[in-house]
Amino acid sequence: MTCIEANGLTKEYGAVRAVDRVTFSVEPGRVTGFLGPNGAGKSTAMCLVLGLSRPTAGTATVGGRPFAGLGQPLRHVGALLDAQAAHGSRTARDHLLTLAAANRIPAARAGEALEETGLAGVARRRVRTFSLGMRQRLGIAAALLGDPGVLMLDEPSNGLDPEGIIWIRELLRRLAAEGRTVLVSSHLMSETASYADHLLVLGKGRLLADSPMRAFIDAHVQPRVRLRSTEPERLRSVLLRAGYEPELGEDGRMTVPGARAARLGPLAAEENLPVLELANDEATLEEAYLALTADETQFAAAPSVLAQEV
Ligand SMILES: Nc1ncnc2c1ncn2[C@@H]1O[C@H](COP(=O)(O)OP(=O)(O)OP(=O)(O)O)[C@@H](O)[C@H]1O
Repeated sequence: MTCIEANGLTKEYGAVRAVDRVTFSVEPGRVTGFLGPNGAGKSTAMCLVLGLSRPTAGTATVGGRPFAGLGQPLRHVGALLDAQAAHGSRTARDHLLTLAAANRIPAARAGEALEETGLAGVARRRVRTFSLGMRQRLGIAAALLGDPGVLMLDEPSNGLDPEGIIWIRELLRRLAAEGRTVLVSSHLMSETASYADHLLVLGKGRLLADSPMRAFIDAHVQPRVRLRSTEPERLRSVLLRAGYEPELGEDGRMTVPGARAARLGPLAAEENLPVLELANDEATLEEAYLALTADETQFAAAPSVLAQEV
């Protein structure tokens, strides 16, 4: 079992504490989404795990050892940090062959990684001619090259077309199902919701959440029910009497915070109230994330002058 572990991990850049006493464990067999506003410290934390910068305090380990202590690190940890990292004058194939040679990875893996990332057809093209999405795929190919047990990917969907986004989602799920440890940072909430089982959320360098995805959503957004009746006023009084605070909309529609459909259906039936629509309104990861990070966003836009005047 190869875990990524951070213990009291801290990184200061002058007066800025980019990562602030963070402790977590990223477990194998699941995809862990790494979330946080711009400047929250996600990339810095990943760089610390990869030994690319030295912590001010605390430790980061992979499989119980610091990254620098892993022989042939690409065989243990595959990382995508900066899709522009490949040398522009090399072909995609040569880029991977060079990495393979440096890490004692069989050369045949280069072809396999190109196949796996959909780049086999452009393997002999120079990287400088690649689009952002193609570079991103090449960065993922480099991460997969050593068949590592641990993958750390910073914004892997960046620049990918819709088909590429579906591909990365399936790839991440498969890598986790194979028992690998997969940590993926993203700003795309619906994307993260589609592949992550677990979440780590950073805000201003601190760990704000370390939780299974469903529990995270449930902890931050109240459940609610959407319903519609031909007699909204009567239904409203019934719900008020039952202790709910329904919010009336148009056409007899209403939203009931803190309710579940399984409870409201029988309540309406007892009163012989005709119900045209009744559904649990499932909270999204985006809502939960925004509720949690509202105070942690360093670069929130100032309210517009117009908004202040209204
Ligand atoms: N090399 C550096 N020198 C000085 N400050 C840095 C350096 N690298 C990062 N920082 C600062 O550390 C903080 C965390 O930055 P980091 O890039 O880790 O955030 P992030 O969560 O990855 O953000 P984003 O989502 O925008 O990529 C920021 O305030 C940033 O300005």
